[in-house]
Amino acid sequence: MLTLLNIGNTHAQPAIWHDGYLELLPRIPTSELTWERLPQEYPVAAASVVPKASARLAGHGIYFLSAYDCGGLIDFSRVDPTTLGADRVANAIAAAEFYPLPALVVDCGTAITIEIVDERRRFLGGAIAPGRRLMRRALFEGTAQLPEIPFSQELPEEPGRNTVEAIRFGVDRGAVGLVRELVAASLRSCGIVSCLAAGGDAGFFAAALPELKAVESDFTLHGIRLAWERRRDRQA
Ligand SMILES: Nc1ncnc2c1ncn2[C@@H]1O[C@H](COP(=O)(O)OP(=O)(O)OP(=O)(O)O)[C@@H](O)[C@H]1O
Ligand SMILES: CC(C)(CO)[C@@H](O)C(=O)NCCC(=O)O
Ligand SMILES: [K+]
Repeated sequence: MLTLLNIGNTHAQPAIWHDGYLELLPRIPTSELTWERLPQEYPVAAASVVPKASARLAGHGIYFLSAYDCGGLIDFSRVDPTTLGADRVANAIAAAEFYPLPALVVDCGTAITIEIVDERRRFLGGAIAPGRRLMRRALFEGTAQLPEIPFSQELPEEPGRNTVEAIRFGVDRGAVGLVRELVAASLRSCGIVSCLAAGGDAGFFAAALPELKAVESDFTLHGIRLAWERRRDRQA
């Protein structure tokens, strides 16, 4: 048994690996994440992209995934691994484990990222862009007159006739265009056979883009689990 933890910029997703099936636990706002809020009985393997949250969990023997100890699972020699996000490393591992390669993962959370893994399990690179909430917030915080608009899962069809509609068309349709262009450019760079969408907003993008297939919500957590298992087996 193992506790898994994906610490993102907004939410932390805990789960328990019951040696065969994965049980998702309720998400915790990352700002509220403490050791006491996690199951205490099993070892913990985490991917964190929030150093302050990792620091709050220090001293409990948690395994924090990084590109450095995942070299046996993914070859990072083509990229600079020093600042690569642990969630992106976990996505690459999960893609290589569960899908035919070459594969591309679009992770749709606070940020939208792309991770590309070729048929020799080499990490080729990717992309980082703001997610839909950050785009909404940037307009709200960077202007005097624009409101922060609520979420919709529907792709807006027509140019907006008022401010809210115009933001929705600009941000939601724009985000789909952004992802479509990044995916198209990546497809040209190598012969991708698996084109996957992960993260909380995967459904929105996969519904709008036929080339994208949404994966299960435990996808990134499995990448963390595989990294932990490999390290355990190496140490045995
Ligand atoms: N109803 C909604 N409420 C909040 N966010 C939504 C909603 N619908 C879509 N989104 C988008 O989906 C994203 C949610 O993704 P996800 O659950 O993977 O993670 P997150 O908590 O934003 O990110 P992270 O993993 O970085 O903490 C939000 O950032 C936002 O852009
Ligand atoms: C891009 C995010 C914020 C996505 O969660 C995270 O993976 C991160 O902080 N990455 C560091 C930079 C990089 O991956 O190249
Ligand atoms: K994420």
